[in-house]
Amino acid sequence: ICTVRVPVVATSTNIGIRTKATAVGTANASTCSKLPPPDLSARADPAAAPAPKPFEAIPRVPTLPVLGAALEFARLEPKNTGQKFHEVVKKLSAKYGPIVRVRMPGEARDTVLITDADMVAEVLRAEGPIPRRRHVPTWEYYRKQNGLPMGLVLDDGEDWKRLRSAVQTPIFPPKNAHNYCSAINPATAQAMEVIKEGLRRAGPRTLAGEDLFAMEEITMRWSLEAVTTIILGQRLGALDAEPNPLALEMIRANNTAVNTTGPVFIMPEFVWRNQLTPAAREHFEAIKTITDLATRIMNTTLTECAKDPAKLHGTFLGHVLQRDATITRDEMLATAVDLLFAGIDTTARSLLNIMNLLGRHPDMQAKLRDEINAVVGTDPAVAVNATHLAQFKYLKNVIKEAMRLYMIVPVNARILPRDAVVGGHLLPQGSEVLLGSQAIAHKAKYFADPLTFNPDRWESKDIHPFASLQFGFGPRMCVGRRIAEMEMSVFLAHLLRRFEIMPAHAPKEMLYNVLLSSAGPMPLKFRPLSAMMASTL
Ligand code: HEM
Repeated sequence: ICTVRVPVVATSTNIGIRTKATAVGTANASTCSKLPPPDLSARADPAAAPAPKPFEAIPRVPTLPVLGAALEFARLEPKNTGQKFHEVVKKLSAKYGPIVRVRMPGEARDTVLITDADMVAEVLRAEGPIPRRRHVPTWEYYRKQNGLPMGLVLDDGEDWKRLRSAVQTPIFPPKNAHNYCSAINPATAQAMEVIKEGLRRAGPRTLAGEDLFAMEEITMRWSLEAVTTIILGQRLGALDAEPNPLALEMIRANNTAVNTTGPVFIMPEFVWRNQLTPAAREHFEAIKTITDLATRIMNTTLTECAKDPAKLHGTFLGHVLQRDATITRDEMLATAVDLLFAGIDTTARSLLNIMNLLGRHPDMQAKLRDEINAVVGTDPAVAVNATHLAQFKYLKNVIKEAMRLYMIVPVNARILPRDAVVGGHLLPQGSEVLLGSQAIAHKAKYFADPLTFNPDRWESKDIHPFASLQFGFGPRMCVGRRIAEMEMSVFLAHLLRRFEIMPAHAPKEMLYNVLLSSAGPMPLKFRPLSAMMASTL
């Protein structure tokens, strides 16, 4: 998974930093995003720079033995069930300030939580070319127990660098990512048919945009279909009238893995390791299912392509295998599992959020539709291509703004590879830092009227570059970012030429289970756009 879930109860041991690795450059990975140069003016005259304050001077959340800050979490967010940590972060920031020491329950050391964009820049400047963050412990444990390679998300050091370089080139540069656009048009057009059919079956009120229509499953099926098309060059059949059972099983397992993460992480480690509760058992069963299914899909693809290598031409897999002989088949399998897992729910859930916001803001939806019609044309049968993508401006702003408001990865993390001054305090090498990304993105200091959906705000050149990091940052930022942005743009460009998203209420509650998502189905209503289209339903 591409997120860093912050366990409310300690679950993994600290892993030492391989300082040697930080000296090694990563040609591909480290160039994916650049930090503004550090301000060296203060260093020219050491007397001018105030000496950093010690770590111990950072305000500290009241802590109890073993429980750590758990009581304070519960006081701040009484409904904190391990699924509201994003709210706890905001409240900690409001009460203790933008840098605070937090002892996670069961842990032996304090973690530093920062909710300030300048401090985020300081941390990311110190992260070096091979950044580290705390891994999702259950996935790490499962792979170790089963003798599987760690793969891109869980690996560290030189192994991570090797995998990242291989995966980066085919999918990270926007030009390469946009080239997959034509491959996903057919699946996206098919998804529109599935929506149309779903509305029709749900009855006349749903078809008229009066009743809510749950879009979770269709969005996930589309997202799975799109990502497998890109990664493996294969259609899975997730959107067929009789969907491939493998696809449905994969989606179910993905959902279970995501939804059980919160409840599993509030258990002490020995409980989940020994699978002593139903949630822990379900969680590991889901990880096994995802791994087995992705391995089956990959093996079938590789076997077929061994017979006819031309089939791999132009696919992500083809690029990786052609370019990099240093990647073993098992590493490729583990990484493919990561890409499939990290690429389905993330994109689908972000889209659900975007659709809800567009439904609640009809004027902005109309403006977006105007842009799509101007760029692609009004005929819904016309496919979206890379040239169209380059012309979308408002669409980019809509996506950025929706992801700022509902940041599906609301908290990120780093382990410092060297001593660093953050917020005027000296943080020693090995410090664990939590970046409260969503809390920062919701501060009036960075965004006027921060909880208002206002895509036009992204026209401003004055936005702090570290105030809304939906995809993380630096060499370890989301490798699927450009793919996700491309997929969401293609989906919306198809959807808004066919349907009007009708106003529905905001999601009542957002829960943070690895990913931030609506507690129940995302409130959405649709109506076919033209009378002509409605008559064909
Ligand atoms: C809207 C959709 C998505 C969001 C918001 C998102 C967000 C993120 C974030 C915040 C990280 C951590 C970055 C950091 O630590 O700085 C991450 C990592 C990652 N993401 Fe995504 N992601 C999305 C879609 C995807 C897709 C479509 C794929 C694959 C096709 C993907 C694959 C990954 C992988 C493999 C990593 C780990 C990278 C590494 O450790 O080197 N993500 N993502």
